[in-house]
Amino acid sequence: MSVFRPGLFTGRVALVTGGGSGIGCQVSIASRNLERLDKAVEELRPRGDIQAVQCNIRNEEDVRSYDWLFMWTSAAVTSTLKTFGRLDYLVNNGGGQFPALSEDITLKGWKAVIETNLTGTFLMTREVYRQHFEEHGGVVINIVADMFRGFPMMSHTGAARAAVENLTKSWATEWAENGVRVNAVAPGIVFSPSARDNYSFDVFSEARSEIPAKRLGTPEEVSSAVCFLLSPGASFINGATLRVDAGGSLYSKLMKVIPGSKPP
Ligand SMILES: CCCCCCC/C=C/C(=O)SCCNC(=O)CCNC(=O)[C@H](O)C(C)(C)COP(=O)(O)OP(=O)(O)OC[C@H]1O[C@@H](n2cnc3c(N)ncnc32)[C@H](O)[C@@H]1OP(=O)(O)O
Ligand SMILES: NC(=O)C1=CN([C@@H]2O[C@H](COP(=O)(O)OP(=O)(O)OC[C@H]3O[C@@H](n4cnc5c(N)ncnc54)[C@H](OP(=O)(O)O)[C@@H]3O)[C@@H](O)[C@H]2O)C=CC1
Repeated sequence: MSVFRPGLFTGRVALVTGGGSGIGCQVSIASRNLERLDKAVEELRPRGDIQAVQCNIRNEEDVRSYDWLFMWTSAAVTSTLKTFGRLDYLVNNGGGQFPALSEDITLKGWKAVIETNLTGTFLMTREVYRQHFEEHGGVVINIVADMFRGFPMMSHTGAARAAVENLTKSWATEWAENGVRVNAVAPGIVFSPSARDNYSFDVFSEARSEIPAKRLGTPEEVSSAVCFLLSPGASFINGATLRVDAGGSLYSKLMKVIPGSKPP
């Protein structure tokens, strides 16, 4: 999802996993696929100073690596600091999953989803804190999902995102005295080409009519919430989860429908 609000963040530096875009400040975008990252950088360059960092957030060595002399090397956090000289914001946006009933999820599939959405968020945030936020303060935003009533058909991601929501609260308390704020954003359903291409059914068409607003959200509607929580306007908000779903989490049908039942 893109994150874009010119003006508000001039002179600040953000590290965004999962290919998010500029917010009117200097930005590193980090994900696994360098070709897609380079394309995104080309598209986004007119909006601001932006660099791509290839990084698998599941891999501790990518997030945090040393050379033989114990100097920092190409790690995502280090390269952002090297290029821009400071770091103000971390947006943990990288993530994903696949729809499956729990009984059909293999251990490998479970680990892929937990490591991507939970361990990746832990590794990135720990590293940013150690390398910069502990001393300088900063803001972390964790992108989670609508898992508040459980996440049938996506139980792996539901468990991972609920854990990240809990980490959000732990970190908010542990690091408040260091000038760090940590909040989460829980998007409703937003069209995503990667989910369309990877999921076994058309989740977006099926979901649309069940959302109270009768439409999907847009990346810009999610990024507005991210930008607000990053901004000084949110300086007294810490440990919160902001739902950006037009009320969908209060009403919409869950992915697995119990035969004979209607949505709440
Ligand atoms: C009422 C409607 C509610 C709808 C809510 C929708 C809300 C959420 C939307 C989003 O989050 S959209 C954007 C997110 N993007 C994606 O989800 C991208 C698609 N997913 C993936 O890229 C991958 O599934 C992954 C989870 C990120 C894992 O990627 P990785 O490259 O590490 O693993 P793989 O080698 O692909 O697979 C490992 C292992 O996982 C199992 N598995 C993977 N895909 C599937 C699948 N489609 N179905 C069943 N199992 C799957 C499988 O065990 C794989 O091992 P192998 O079988 O390949 O050995
Ligand atoms: N779209 C929706 O309806 C919703 C989305 N979300 C969450 O919001 C976030 C953004 O979603 P959206 O833009 O729609 O999805 P996309 O699939 O387009 O974006 C997910 C991004 O995460 C990156 N990523 C995945 N695994 C890793 C990894 N191991 N290391 C580094 N980067 C990784 C991918 O890049 P690459 O493959 O190059 O690594 C990709 O850029 C995700 O966490 C998603 O689950 C939550 C609720 C609803």
